[in-house]
Amino acid sequence: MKVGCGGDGGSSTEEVPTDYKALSAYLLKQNGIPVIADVTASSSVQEHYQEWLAAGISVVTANKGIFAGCENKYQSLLTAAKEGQCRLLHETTVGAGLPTLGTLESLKASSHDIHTVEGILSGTLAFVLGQVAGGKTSLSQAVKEAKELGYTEPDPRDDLNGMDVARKAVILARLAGMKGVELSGMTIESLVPESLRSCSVDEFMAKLSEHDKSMADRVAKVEEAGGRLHYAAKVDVKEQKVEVGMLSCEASHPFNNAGPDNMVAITTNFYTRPLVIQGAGAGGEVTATGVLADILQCANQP
Ligand SMILES: NC(=O)C1=CN([C@@H]2O[C@H](COP(=O)(O)OP(=O)(O)OC[C@H]3O[C@@H](n4cnc5c(N)ncnc54)[C@H](OP(=O)(O)O)[C@@H]3O)[C@@H](O)[C@H]2O)C=CC1
Ligand SMILES: N[C@@H](CC=O)C(=O)O
Repeated sequence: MKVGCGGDGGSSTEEVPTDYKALSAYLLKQNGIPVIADVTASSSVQEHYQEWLAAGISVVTANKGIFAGCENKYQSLLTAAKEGQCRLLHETTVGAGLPTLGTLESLKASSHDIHTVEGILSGTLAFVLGQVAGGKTSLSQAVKEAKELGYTEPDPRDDLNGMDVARKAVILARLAGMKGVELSGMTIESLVPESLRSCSVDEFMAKLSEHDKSMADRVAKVEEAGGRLHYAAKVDVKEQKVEVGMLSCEASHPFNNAGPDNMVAITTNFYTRPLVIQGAGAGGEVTATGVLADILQCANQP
């Protein structure tokens, strides 16, 4: 963390490690509603959620890890928020600025039985697969652009290996009411070439072009058969199943109308034709609006 010093408005800065205890103590001393917003991808920040919530500090976060991690830990966060009488809001962990989790919560609260939640949950993969479709761009170029546009995780392999989609599917499954869903029990198809799985991000970006042809061949094969590739997720509450992976969709499939967007289709006992939420599912600006909406909720409905 960089801290400004000097009473002149901060003419110099020094780098100091974040003192999370001092931060929470400071917040609790202020008049008003204490909220901490975490927009990192850091697990070390998430380790403090429990103590913040227990102390009555609301947490707003775009950081997915803990919500898709061990179910017991996730449940203890919910308990801490209840006991601390504060909010734990993470709308942006699934569709960036799209109102996905809020919609699911409000459907549940208004007596809908959630049957399935499915769709395209990765802005990066929607963009990349859209770019490589029809041979428009190479895989490596599409990933480079997605990174530059701010769609990817800090390490784009977390998107390409399906892990980002799998985490979102776990979050949706838990919110939809499924129990016992863990990432470890899922089969997750990875688009990261085996040889590039453990190198640095820079090396991965530099060497990805060696794999452009195999991706182009895969796309061409599906398209020759009249299909289109999407990376999709399906949470089936009735069947108690969570699936993620590449899907070859025939021309009439609704996913083909999503363009570079995310698309989440929710089927319930009342919405037998699914309720569909569609829009940009990644990018700094839309994510910031989602984080802001959560902060405002903490302020307006503490
Ligand atoms: N980009 C998107 O479209 C979306 C992102 N998210 C989530 O938002 C989070 C951030 O993503 P994104 O903005 O793309 O990633 P970036 O890598 O662009 O930004 C992460 C920022 O967090 C800072 N950071 C990392 N660790 C710490 C720490 N311990 N304390 C303080 N700051 C820290 C980094 O600083 P430094 O560079 O100095 O290390 C960096 O500025 C991720 O969890 C991601 O999953 C969610 C929805 C959409
Ligand atoms: N990297 C993610 C960002 C949002 O969660 C994505 O591509 O969807």
